[in-house]
Amino acid sequence: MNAPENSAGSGLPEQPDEKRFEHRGAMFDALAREVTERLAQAIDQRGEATLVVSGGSTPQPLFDLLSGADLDWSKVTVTLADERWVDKAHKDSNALMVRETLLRDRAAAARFVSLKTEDPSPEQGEPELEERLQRDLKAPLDFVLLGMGTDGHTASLFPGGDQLARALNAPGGVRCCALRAPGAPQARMTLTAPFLLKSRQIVVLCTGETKARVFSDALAPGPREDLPIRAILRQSRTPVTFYWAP
Ligand SMILES: O=C(O)[C@H](O)[C@@H](O)[C@H](O)[C@H](O)COP(=O)(O)O
Repeated sequence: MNAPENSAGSGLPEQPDEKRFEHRGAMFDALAREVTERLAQAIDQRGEATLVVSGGSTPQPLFDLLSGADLDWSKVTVTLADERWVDKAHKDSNALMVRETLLRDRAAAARFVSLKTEDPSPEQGEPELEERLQRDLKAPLDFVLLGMGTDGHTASLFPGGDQLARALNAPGGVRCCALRAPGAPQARMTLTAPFLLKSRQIVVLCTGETKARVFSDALAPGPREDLPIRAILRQSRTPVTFYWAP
């Protein structure tokens, strides 16, 4: 089918809404429309909008579409859900990927808030970043786009992360957390789970059968530390939609 199946009930769902597609192209088109509409609505209602995006490879076709969206991008602030602690010109830098795929064409007018400082380690950079995020990002965030790894991580909330407990349970006001994990090739800076949940809408974007299985596992009861995406999926405070295509 090309039309999404929408399983949302009435009121705030305790399980994510699901939009599954037969083809990735249809999924990216639908998601680009949703992001554009939600940002336009935020600008209409509050004069500005905040978009949090993830790195990784899955969202790149979406960013290509969004970069040409007819929106007043000068009123949009874009930041990342997480960053790898590498130089801003390094091929693994999420900021570099976002600059090359999203922040061009019309979207070049958006303001970008980086999750990286010049410090040699994310631990050293954390205080400056916390201050930057407190100053430059208005909460609630309007739209948060997350990915998921096959190990159940989202943003840089990795299973086995040295600061995972802090990143999952930080008091509401704390926005970012440095983290290292065996499954993460570089040291990371991540937004905390409580801050990601301070948003009007979250989308978890995934492709492929393996991630569909991890998603089902994450909906089943179990510790968030095993599959940290549970912190996003198994809550009833913030609306979440799972977008999926093979
Ligand atoms: O910087 C990162 O690595 C991410 O933001 C991360 O959370 C990503 O979303 C998942 O690892 C999925 O990545 P893929 O889309 O490449 O599978």
